[in-house]
Amino acid sequence: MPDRAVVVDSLVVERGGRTVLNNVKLSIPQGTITGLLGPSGCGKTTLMRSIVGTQKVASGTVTVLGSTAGTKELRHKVGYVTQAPSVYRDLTVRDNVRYFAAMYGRGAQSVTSAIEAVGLTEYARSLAGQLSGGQLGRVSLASALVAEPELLVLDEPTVGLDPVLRAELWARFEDIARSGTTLLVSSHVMEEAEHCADLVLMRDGSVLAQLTPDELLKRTGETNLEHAFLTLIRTTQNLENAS
Ligand SMILES: Nc1ncnc2c1ncn2[C@@H]1O[C@H](COP(=O)(O)OP(=O)(O)OP(=O)(O)O)[C@@H](O)[C@H]1O
Repeated sequence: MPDRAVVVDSLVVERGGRTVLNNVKLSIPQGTITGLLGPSGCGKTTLMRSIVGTQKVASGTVTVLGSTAGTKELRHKVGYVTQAPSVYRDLTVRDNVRYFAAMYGRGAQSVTSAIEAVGLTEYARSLAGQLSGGQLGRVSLASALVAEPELLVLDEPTVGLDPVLRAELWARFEDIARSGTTLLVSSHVMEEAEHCADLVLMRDGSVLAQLTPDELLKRTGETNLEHAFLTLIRTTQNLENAS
């Protein structure tokens, strides 16, 4: 088993005639939370789609758990939760998760554990259509978790959540990572970086840096992660202008 869950090398992706990922290189350590951070439109979703194998790539390589992204052997090993919750609103929470469990050959105990892991046990018998937006997102997450993936890719899972729910969800992600799952979580809220062991910072289709939150603070001399990211962007721009 490689100690890197994902290795991306020289990745170029074009969408709508534009280069939206430009020579991206990164690696994601196993069993930890890696935060993919950057402003809206910088290419986070495109990079995630490349990792889960649903994005056409122009050149470069994406290796996931030792195999080429998107290949058959990864189907049961990689979970992906998109920004729009994919939930059957006319089914209960439990039946939603049970449906995905059946697809991946998992039993009733896995369904119960996945619902518990996202904190929805008391809503298991509720119709998904009667849940709040944040709860719906967590049903989607439970549906991905029930497959017991080795790599879980979450696209802006905390968007639109209040600070309390956001903190609760990050605590869940930390539990999931502790159980050995690798998580890649995107966000455009820099504060969320503090929950991650490792950060991939993106801007305009490029990776500016891959480092830990502490390294980011040290490198920029800042005490706050949001300021640190802005400082890093400014320093990179100055270097680009000078060259
Ligand atoms: N279907 C598409 N066709 C053409 N261009 C697209 C398509 N989807 C996204 N793009 C472009 O690709 C670039 C990267 O988009 P992407 O969705 O990966 O960014 P993002 O960082 O995930 O943004 P957000 O945080 O807003 O979700 C953007 O410039 C976007 O306009």
